[in-house]
Amino acid sequence: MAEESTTKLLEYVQYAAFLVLIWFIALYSYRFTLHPLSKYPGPKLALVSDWYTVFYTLQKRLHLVTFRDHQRYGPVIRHGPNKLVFSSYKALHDIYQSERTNKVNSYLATQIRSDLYSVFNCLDKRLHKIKRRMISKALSEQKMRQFEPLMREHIDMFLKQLLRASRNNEPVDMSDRCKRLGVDIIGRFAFGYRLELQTSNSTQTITHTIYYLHTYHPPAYSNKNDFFVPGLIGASYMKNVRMQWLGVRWFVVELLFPSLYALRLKYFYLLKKMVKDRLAEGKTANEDLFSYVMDAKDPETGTKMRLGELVSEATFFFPAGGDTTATTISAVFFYLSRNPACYQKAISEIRRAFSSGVEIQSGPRLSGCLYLRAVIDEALRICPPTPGTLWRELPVGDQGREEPLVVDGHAIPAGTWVGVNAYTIHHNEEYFPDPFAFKPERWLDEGDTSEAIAARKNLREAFSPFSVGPRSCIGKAMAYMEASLTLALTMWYFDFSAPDDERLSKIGGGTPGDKKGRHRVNEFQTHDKFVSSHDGPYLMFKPRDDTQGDLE
Ligand code: HEM
Repeated sequence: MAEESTTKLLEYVQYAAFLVLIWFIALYSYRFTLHPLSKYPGPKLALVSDWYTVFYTLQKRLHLVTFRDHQRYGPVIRHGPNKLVFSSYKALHDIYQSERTNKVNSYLATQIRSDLYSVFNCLDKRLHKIKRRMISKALSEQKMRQFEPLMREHIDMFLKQLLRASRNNEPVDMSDRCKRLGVDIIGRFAFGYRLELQTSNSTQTITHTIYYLHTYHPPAYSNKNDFFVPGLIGASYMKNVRMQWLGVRWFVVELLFPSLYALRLKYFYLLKKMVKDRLAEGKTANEDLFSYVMDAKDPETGTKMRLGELVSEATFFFPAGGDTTATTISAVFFYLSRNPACYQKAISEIRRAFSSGVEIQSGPRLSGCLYLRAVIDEALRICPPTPGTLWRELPVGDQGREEPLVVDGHAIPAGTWVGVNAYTIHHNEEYFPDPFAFKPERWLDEGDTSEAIAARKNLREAFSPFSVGPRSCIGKAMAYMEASLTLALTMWYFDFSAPDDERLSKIGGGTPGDKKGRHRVNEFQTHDKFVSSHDGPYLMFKPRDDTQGDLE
């Protein structure tokens, strides 16, 4: 009897397996041949399955693979059964500046709870506008000027740490230093909270938890560690994987790493505490972001933001504002230390423009340092801090409308995920000749020949580190201010160079012969987890003799 039922069960299993197999064959054949996107080229696996982009996101190198695929398959590639990536600036503007497109539902992977939205992951356009307007107030130019002295305190601490390292003759890992600076500034800006990441090494505090989850990257050896870097599972890394395909949310990877999961819960608990403490201080205690959002009301419903919503905004701000700016500044250090002519020009400009470190503040003199601005823009181009494809779609409800979504001449069906990959467009030779060379000069060409005018147009239209359109970055002014001040002050007070130690001096760059797209020795290597993680460059700092006193 038992034998009979086992045989029956086996028969059912076989039958079910057969049906599943047929279903997969039918689905994959459809995607391959009859699907509306089947005319677009792309890697075979990507044509039939989202596992293609999930796989390379797990390896944190989807940006490199997207660039490679564009080179193989052309300017429009299919990067998933339902995904198209474009590489032209026409497509960039058609997709991101359209009022009809929206972020895709996989942005919901970044929610901290299913009923809580932040400005970043909010798909409802009305709610998004309210949130964006509120947060933009805290990021206006006038507010940035008010915040500058507080930002300066943190930059001064950054300079002091460089001075300390120079006295000890220690090389400095600039990725680590810049991340600590970036996250400290965001803590102060958002909550008026002094995280003191730059000076603390405590393993007990919120500081450590935030550092571990947001900035941890295994030092120096990370290129070998492309898969699960444990510290990142709690933060942007797994979210980024899920953002490629929301289906991955069923694979609860955190459960494989219970201690990290616990750390992540602790992180939310601490953020909640930070927000509660800030609320208890009252609106006028600090001129920080929270003073703008804590009392703000929805103009239609009159409801205030709930505690959870405030925590949700806070969770987003550390990677959005801290990691991104840190990547830009680290990249500038990397490229200046490897391009002596650019380094000399940048340093001479700053030392000519100012006669003391105290004078260095935002305003016409700093913005008049055009070479510095060109250096920052070139770093943002060659190493975009959010290097991936920011997916958008024409929501399916729009299908009945007469106008299709037209992207660079292609009529795109509603519900198709479309995007332009920042790393790829920034390395498109048509817009940026010699794209892997660090050339700040390309931003300064003022020629009036038709070629020079066309080249300038290309640069302007294709440069999109902050994205474009209604969901583009609202922290751009803050990012430029932080990068310009940090770099100008560092170049005012110090000379810097790569260390003599050959191993250390190579960290941050590519490895000759690497088969995974990291073979360019002079390219700053970023690991894409929506924002970026990276190592190095390691640098030696030497204070200028006559300026040290200011930093004591
Ligand atoms: C170099 C530094 C930065 C870069 C490269 C950068 C880049 C970006 C990009 C590409 C987006 C669009 C994301 C998407 O569409 O999914 C974005 C959005 C955003 N960024 Fe930044 N960002 C930087 C710094 C900052 C800073 C300093 C802040 C604030 C303190 C900030 C706040 C935001 C906010 C609030 C959004 C969401 C806007 C919206 O959805 O309406 N960013 N950023």
